[in-house]
Amino acid sequence: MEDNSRRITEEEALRFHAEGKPGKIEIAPTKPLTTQRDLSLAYSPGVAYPCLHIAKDPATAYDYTAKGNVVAVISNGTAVLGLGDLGALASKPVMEGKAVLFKRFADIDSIDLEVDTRDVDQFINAVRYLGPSFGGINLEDIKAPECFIIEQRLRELMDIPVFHDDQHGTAIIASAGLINACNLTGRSLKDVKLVVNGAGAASIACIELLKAMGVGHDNVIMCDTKGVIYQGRTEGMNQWKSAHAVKTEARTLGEALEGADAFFGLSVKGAVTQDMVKKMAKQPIIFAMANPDPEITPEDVKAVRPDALVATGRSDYPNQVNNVLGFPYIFRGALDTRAPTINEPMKIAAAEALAALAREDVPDEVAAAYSGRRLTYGPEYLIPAPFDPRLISHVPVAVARAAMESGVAHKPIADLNAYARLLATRMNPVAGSLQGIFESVRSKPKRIVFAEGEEEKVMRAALEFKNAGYGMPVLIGREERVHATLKSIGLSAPDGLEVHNARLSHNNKTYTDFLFKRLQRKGFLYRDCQRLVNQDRNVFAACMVAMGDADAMVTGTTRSYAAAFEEITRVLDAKPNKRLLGLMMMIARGRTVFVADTTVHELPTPEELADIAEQAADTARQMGAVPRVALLSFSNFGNPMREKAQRVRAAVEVLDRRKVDFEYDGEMSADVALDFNLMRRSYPFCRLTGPANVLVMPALHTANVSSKLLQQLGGGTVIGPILLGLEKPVQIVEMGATVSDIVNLAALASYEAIS
Ligand SMILES: NC(=O)C1=CN([C@@H]2O[C@H](COP(=O)(O)OP(=O)(O)OC[C@H]3O[C@@H](n4cnc5c(N)ncnc54)[C@H](OP(=O)(O)O)[C@@H]3O)[C@@H](O)[C@H]2O)C=CC1
Ligand SMILES: CC(=O)C(=O)O
Ligand SMILES: [Mg+2]
Repeated sequence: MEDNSRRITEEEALRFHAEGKPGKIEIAPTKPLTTQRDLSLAYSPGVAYPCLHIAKDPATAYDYTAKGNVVAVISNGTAVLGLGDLGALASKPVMEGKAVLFKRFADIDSIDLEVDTRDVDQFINAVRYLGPSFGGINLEDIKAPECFIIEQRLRELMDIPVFHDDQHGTAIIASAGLINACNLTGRSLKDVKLVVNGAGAASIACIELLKAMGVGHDNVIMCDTKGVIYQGRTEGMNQWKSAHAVKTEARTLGEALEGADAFFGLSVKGAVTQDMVKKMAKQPIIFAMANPDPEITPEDVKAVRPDALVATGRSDYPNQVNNVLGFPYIFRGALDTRAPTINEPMKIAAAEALAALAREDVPDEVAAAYSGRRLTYGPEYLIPAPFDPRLISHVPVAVARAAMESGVAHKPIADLNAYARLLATRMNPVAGSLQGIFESVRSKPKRIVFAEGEEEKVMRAALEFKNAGYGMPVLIGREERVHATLKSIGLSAPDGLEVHNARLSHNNKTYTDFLFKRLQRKGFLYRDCQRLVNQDRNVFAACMVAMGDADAMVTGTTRSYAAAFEEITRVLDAKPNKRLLGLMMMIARGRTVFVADTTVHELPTPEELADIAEQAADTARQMGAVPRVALLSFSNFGNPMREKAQRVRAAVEVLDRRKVDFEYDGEMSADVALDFNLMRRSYPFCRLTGPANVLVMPALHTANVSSKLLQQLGGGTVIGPILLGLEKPVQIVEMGATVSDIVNLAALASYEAIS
């Protein structure tokens, strides 16, 4: 059941954090700040006006500042995951992580603040005055019992939601999971006998929420480092533990678990043994939620209790019970209703919405994102998976409704259905579909040739590719060189890593014969072909793919794109009726835009432009977008009527004749294509129903220049150019590619191999 193929290494995780700008977060302006006038508006004197308005009416801060969409993630690092008290500074990677999860899953801007004190009063004082800056405060990884006092006081002192994620986020998700686990095993919340290991932030909140939802007080036994918390115990107690002390003969976790229906682990790695779970009731429910390593692994549980329903806090096992399913959506609902608090009804609504969502039919696009796993409601799918795009339109709506019904919404939402639709479109669909593509690749791992196998960057990418479970890398290079380089960078070759030396390969003759057949009438002698196979790794690798000895290939770090392209197309042709072309995928500011052709057609004819539009639209659709194609030019619909724009106008006519099944229009300029207000205002007849997401460039130089400019100056993520139309899957990265770029394109090549 464990999916070892997804395990990441320490080296990968460190490099991920160190690469490029260190860390995971940056701040970007939302207004132009280029001219003296911009400065006068954004800063003095213009900024005085919003200040004066806010002073008069504080609610207008939500209109004139970012406050309403910014949440601070605040910690002192006293309970960093299950790693213990690492201190404020060392907690920063987790806090940056939480901040980016807010953005990724709920489009909430977030900043991490690490407060360097263990003193409760000092911490409260450091935070209590920050209210004006934020729409909400997400407290994180603060240990119990201090966290209870801190949260309670800050909730009293501040007029924005203060939410300790480890308490309530965890409680909401774990309760949702328990509702469904009980439902599947024919239990009722009222009767379920639950043992909770850990009596800290997460555990206490879980028990409190579950009791509010109907779990019986006497049915819950809580344990901590001293064992069972029974009535009358004095050692290691505090008022929060005492509230849950019960009359019981059990004194150890093992004794408490005898006959128990359910177990919640919110303590530390390895706290539970197989002997303990053996004694639990039939179909035991075991949520081992300590991070990063659970109290007991699902494999260990299944070995002794195959009838168990198991969940962990990790993403590499089924049933991830992790607060990432909660805090982004709960804050979304709270911010959008401008609720000053996140109350019990809002928490219960979130838990019920999550539980209900897992019981619904899983649509194809969600199933695709988790291919290889069973995503029908059942023991292996108790709770929605984090990349489920339905979460954003379900959970915040439930939270917002509860806020309104419980009377805490300062800005009620009149039409919750319209709100749900708005939320669904708020998130970038392509970002989610990439996850689907990568999961598909994992479910059918292929053999991918990394042609430049002696390059350190390529080796790292190949190993990362393998570790991620995307497939089996095959490196082209001299074996001793590859091993020496691996050693020099502190890595060792994993078992079964294939390295092929082109010169010594026993396939050499077959490839040369094959190549000679293709090139003999193009001026190549047999010995020229032999030399190419022997010496040119791109040719050798492409021959492997052509002859079925590998499924796909990736190259490009050592040669210019054009040179690599030429070498590969000596071996491979375009697919019948397809063109070879390059497509850049740009993900920035919440949207994804595809740009074509960035690599092959220098001055495309109208027919060629129409073909490019069709192939680019097809790929955009495969990636989860509804294509809206703009054929770009310097002119807009005949203005100015210059000769150079004629090709583009004619391409639109070609598409008209072909009666294609996607939206397109042109010629138009890039600003009109991307700014829908401008498009509607100035060209109301334009047939696009939203801003363009596929940009067909009029010529190679414009495509290449503009995409590189965007790449360098635009921010965001750029994937590609993705080579489209080749008969076999080959991708060429650009020479400056990072390890991640290589892995991404290798995965896209694999995807093509399985499609
Ligand atoms: N999956 C998820 O979404 C989440 C998981 N968690 C996980 O829950 C765990 C606890 O986090 P949190 O509540 O914030 O931390 P706290 O520091 O507030 O609480 C930790 C609790 O664990 C208890 N504990 C430690 N070791 C053991 C042990 N060997 N046996 C029994 N109890 C033990 C401590 O007992 P004592 O009181 O005696 O010191 C304490 O009560 C962490 O592993 C964390 O990663 C937390 C939040 C979310
Ligand atoms: C997930 C989380 O917040 C924790 O383990 O602390
Ligand atoms: Mg936490």
